Amino acid sequence: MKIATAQQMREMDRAAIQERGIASTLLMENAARAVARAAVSVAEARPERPGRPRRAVCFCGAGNNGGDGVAAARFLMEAGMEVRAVLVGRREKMTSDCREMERRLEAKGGSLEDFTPDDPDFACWCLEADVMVDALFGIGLNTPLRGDPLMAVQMMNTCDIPVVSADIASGVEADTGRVLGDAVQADVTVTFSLPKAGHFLGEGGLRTGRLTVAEIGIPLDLVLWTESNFYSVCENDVYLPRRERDAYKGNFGRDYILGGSVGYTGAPVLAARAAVRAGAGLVSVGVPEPIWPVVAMKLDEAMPSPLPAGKTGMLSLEATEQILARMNSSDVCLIGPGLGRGNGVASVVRHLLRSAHTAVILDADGINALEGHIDVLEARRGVVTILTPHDGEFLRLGGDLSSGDRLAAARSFAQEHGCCLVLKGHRTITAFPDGSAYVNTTGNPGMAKGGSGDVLGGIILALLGQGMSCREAVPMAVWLHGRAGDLCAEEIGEYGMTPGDLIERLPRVLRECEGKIRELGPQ
Ligand SMILES: NC(=O)C1=CN([C@@H]2O[C@H](COP(=O)(O)OP(=O)(O)OC[C@H]3O[C@@H](n4cnc5c(N)ncnc54)[C@H](O)[C@@H]3O)[C@@H](O)[C@H]2O)[C@@H](O)CC1
Ligand SMILES: [K+]
Repeated sequence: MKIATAQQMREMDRAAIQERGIASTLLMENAARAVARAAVSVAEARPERPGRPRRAVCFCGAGNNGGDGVAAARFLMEAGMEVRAVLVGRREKMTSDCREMERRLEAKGGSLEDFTPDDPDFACWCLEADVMVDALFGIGLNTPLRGDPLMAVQMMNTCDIPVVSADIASGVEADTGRVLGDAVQADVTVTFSLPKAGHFLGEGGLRTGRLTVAEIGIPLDLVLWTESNFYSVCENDVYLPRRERDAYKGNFGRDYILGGSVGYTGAPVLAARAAVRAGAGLVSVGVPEPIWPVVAMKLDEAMPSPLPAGKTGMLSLEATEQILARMNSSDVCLIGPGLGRGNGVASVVRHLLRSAHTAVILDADGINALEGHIDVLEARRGVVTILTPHDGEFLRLGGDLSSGDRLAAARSFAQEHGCCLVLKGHRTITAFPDGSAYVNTTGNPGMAKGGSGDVLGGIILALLGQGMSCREAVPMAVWLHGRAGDLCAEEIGEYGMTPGDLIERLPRVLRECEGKIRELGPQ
């Protein structure tokens, strides 16, 4: 799904209001109705208190986000709830739409009171609430919170009552996910028209809670034609390549994995199993000769072959030509899982990258081989090269995370080096050389275990081998990997789940996607 910047949202709102004649108050009421609906369902999930209706407190700023909150208060009253709406900000600063919503609230017998954090009666009332609506700031936030807004945020965060945020958790900067001063910890965020980067990136990704995107009446063409090159990958965006009735194994990829060393036998095995489970046609695995018997014992469906090794149990230079021949007869290669770190191995990898014209995914020690030699990627301009570093590997490659802006860092690396970069972590970012980027929405901390990356490498390999383009395959593979992790977490918990458990769940994850099969796009 496309992600909009604050500026793009403002432009969409402006065009809807000024060029299409849609009343701004109508957009606001539609937004507020979606927020109120979410608040009702959150409140109804709480235990009933016999003898009194459910309660909601709406914290409203003086801007249009506050207007959403004031209108939501009216809808919540109409839904039979006991509601208090408080203005956290100066009355003279209220926007005209926010004032209009106050008038409409008063016409229904409600009122917008001043925020009185020191009033014990107000605090007690809040403690008995079933839901809090956070409508302090939306995309207009531009300075760190202090004074009353900061107090209101702290109150929402300490009351232990579910919070529904209008548009974005107040305190989160919409375009970056940075927290300015402090920010609401939302349970649910209802955003409007399109999600914003701040719902996914940085601290904002942690403050958002469950995100829903409400359509508020902005004409669809304005939403569709908003030019953005940043996307989130959600369930609706995922699809699989068609498997034709008369297909044979060669149609689904001749995939080659180069990995393993003495002490790291598991990594290439996990990658190979994941590739097979993700639909690969033929998976070959090249490993150093000393570990070949172990790897061969573990793999039934993939084809392991031994390669010349040095004394350390890692690949030797002698293996280079043999590997190159395998690579050139494959559709796609994964280089790195468990290869080990050593000068010899690193120079083999660099030689392969310079000489092979096959699409390559570089992971783990394959990435480490580029440390200080990133110029090798120059030789691969125009050939698909995918790097899948976690933060440590990214820094070793010369990536810069000092600004805390992972999106910008991933984008500039991919553009500078002409590769696809998968910056792994919470909300993995996939960036392409043309500046476009995708943020993933699946996954959990149970996946932060050795071997998870090998599984991801195998899934990317399999999807590319099945004919998906790099742009299709990589964000999709990241999503599937995270979804498999989420199934594991649901079923066996984050502590005990293993990378092997991810592989076991891949068939179910793919099954879930079977209704969404597509003809593949241009390569
Ligand atoms: N027609 C529209 O433009 C619509 C706007 N909507 C809502 O309006 C929001 C945007 O409204 P606004 O542009 O009024 O902006 P906000 O309501 O997000 O913020 C209000 C104002 O607060 C001030 N401010 C920023 N940071 C502050 C801080 N730390 N402390 C104190 N004051 C601060 C700024 O001057 C800003 O303009 C959206 O997020 C959305 O919730 C929706 O109602 C849909 C329609
Ligand atoms: K908000």
